[in-house]
Amino acid sequence: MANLTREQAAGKIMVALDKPDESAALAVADQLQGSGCWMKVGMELFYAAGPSIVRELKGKGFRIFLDLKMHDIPNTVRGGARSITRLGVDLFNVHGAGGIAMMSAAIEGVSEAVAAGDAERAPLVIAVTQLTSTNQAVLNNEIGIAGTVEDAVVHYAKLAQQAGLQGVVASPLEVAAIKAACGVGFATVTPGIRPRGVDAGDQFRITTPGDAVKGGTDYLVIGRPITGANNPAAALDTILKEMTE
Ligand SMILES: O=c1ccn([C@@H]2O[C@H](COP(=O)(O)O)[C@@H](O)[C@H]2O)c(=O)[nH]1
Repeated sequence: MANLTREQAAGKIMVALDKPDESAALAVADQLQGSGCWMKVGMELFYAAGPSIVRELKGKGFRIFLDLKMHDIPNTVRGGARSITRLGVDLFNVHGAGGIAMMSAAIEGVSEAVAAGDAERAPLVIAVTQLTSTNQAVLNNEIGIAGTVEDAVVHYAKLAQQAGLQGVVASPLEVAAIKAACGVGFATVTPGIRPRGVDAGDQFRITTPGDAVKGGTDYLVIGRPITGANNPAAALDTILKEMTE
């Protein structure tokens, strides 16, 4: 996709607010308030700060991706999905490896919370496929799944679609294959974004923000390149420029 406006580009960015507590998280969020980007609340922050951090960030106008990667028996995931829906997040995820019954249970939990009048609207639900920190050798030799990483990701994406989910988490490198298998309307939420010259850290299947946009991804999940920068607002600004070139 080309010719994004700055506003459109910002609406595609989900900032991974991986911080140890509420004050560290809000110190970054406050610098990005009004930018139009999302906040992704993951395990580190949610386990430390609890549901109130979601309400606080919502109050500042951010859309929220709650990244807890639920992976449990269907009954437990259904209940978890009900609770998350009541919190008012915009998007949350479960793990594709839980299978169709588990993923369907998440959708049921969302519907139950909405039907009970506990939430104004249903959040999007997406599935984690193959972590972007893993590669072909890890998939085949450690996890013991045969085939290519792309095959595994597309397989998880098809299962998620069958279960009624609206998209997946994957590397930007797999977006074309996911869209070919599941249709362009099936959302891709892609971590593994590294501006040129920025350390990959523990990420393996990576691309730059510009290439991720050109590859057709819907959302770019970006953490340390923004939250670890001396000036997070300036780092976001540089990324937005690259996305709109
Ligand atoms: O496959 C996955 C699934 C989730 N993530 C999460 O995205 C961010 C990426 O942060 P960076 O600092 O930009 O690496 C992080 O919160 C992960 O938990 C992922 O990276 N890969």
